[in-house]
Amino acid sequence: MQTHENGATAALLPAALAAVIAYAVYVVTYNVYFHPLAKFPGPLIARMTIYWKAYVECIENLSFCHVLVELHARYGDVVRIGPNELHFANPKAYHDIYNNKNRWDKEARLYKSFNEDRSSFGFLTYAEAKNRKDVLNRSFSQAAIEGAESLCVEKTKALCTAFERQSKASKSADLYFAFRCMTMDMIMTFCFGKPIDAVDAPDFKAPILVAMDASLPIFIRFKYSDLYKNIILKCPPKLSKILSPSTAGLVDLQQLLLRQINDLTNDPEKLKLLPHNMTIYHRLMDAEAYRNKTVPSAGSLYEEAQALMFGGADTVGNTLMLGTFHLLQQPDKLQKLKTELSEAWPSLNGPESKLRDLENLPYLNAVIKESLRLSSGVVSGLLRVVPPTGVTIGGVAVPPGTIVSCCSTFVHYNATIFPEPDKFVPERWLESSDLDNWLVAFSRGPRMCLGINLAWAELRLCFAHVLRKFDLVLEEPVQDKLPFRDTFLPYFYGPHVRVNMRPVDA
Ligand code: HEM
Repeated sequence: MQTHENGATAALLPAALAAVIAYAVYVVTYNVYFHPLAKFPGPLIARMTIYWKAYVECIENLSFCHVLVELHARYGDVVRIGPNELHFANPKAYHDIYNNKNRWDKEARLYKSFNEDRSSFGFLTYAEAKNRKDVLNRSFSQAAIEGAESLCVEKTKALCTAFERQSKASKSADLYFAFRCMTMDMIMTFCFGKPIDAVDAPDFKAPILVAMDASLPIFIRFKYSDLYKNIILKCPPKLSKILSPSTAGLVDLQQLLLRQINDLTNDPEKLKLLPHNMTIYHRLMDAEAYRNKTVPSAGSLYEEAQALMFGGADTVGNTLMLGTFHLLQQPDKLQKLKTELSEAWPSLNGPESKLRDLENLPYLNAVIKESLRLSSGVVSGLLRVVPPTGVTIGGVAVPPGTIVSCCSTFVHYNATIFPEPDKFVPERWLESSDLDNWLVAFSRGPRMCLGINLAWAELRLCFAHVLRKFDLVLEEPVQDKLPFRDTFLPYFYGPHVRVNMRPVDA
């Protein structure tokens, strides 16, 4: 028997459906014809809805920075890739967006997806990020890194010892994981004063790194679904692992960092027991370092740790791996670097080259710049929101509130600036210092990389120690390019580069 209520519901449902459809038609019509960005070209579906980007990244599983290359070939220098979003291909636009004068906000959907909203990396506004970076800058300044040289050398040598062990056991090493182990040990020591000795993991497969690696493609989905993100990151760990076994490693990583932070926040006296008396957490937990004399919440400290792990480990690891891979492909360039290193550091039994010495080695620096160019740091667009005044980017007027970006790959792979951009040519950096203006791997402006000095120190020391002390030989031939997918950082999904290493005569 049909009740009165059932009849009313039956009548309301079509009305509600009609209202939803009418609203969707209104939004789409507005976005396509009346939106302030209506005149900018781009795929029709991208102009209608942000879910086109979600479809491309999460369903088609395409690498967005590669999709952008095709879009610009079709639509020109400026492409509308969402109802409210523009991407610029002209490298000059990069400097219009990311420069010291601009204090534009980071875009919420992208930056909240990392679950580090209360960290130097995740704060959306310039002011909040500046407060935190003012505290951290002292730990990452050039002087601080020089002061921590012995710690950096210790971690680099631990990697060399692990390589020796592999060599004695006639085993090859996975360069992708080996370099990441070193960079992870480095940042954990800087943060908490205790390394996790990742370099000692069998075949360099430290569980924390394997977990971080597996989590990269998953972060893409977090951008488009808070629910999915919260199920994985905010549910009780056991439940999260049952609901999503593929992200169990990420949950383990979270738990490890949480334990470290809780240990320190529950008992700050423990800081005194740490071997290095000036870790990043000594600084972060010193109320005097803050303008408001208040130490951030444990949650914020956790998020800072996660930001430093992801920001500091994979980026340097990728650069070392990619640079070594290209050097192995081009023995003449490898030999040139080895000769420069041997001249600066003639005997392995004699005094070691210091960071200061390495800073003055032109070919080493050129190799690092070329490795940074080809690995590009972060390959996704670093999304920024145009302030209420509106701006001009690449000669084009852009209305307030628009989300804008120019991926670093559009600068680093620009054939006019870098002829034969796919080739590894360190020499190009020796020919003109003007080129430095186009090295944007660390980004530019107030939100540029906090860890740039540490990164350069790690890169110089690691290339120098490994290549001075070992002859590396590819275990088996590999393709001449390492394919990657845009997962914010580049995610190298092909077979890993494996090398056999032989210690060289002292
Ligand atoms: C080759 C090495 C590295 C590269 C290429 C690199 C690249 C970058 C880039 C492109 C950004 C800007 C991100 C954005 O705007 O969203 C950034 C920010 C950041 N990086 Fe690095 N990075 C490297 C190493 C490091 C290291 C070693 C650390 C420290 C442990 C670090 C910590 C950070 C932090 C905290 C930020 C956030 C800064 C902010 O938003 O104001 N990075 N990095």
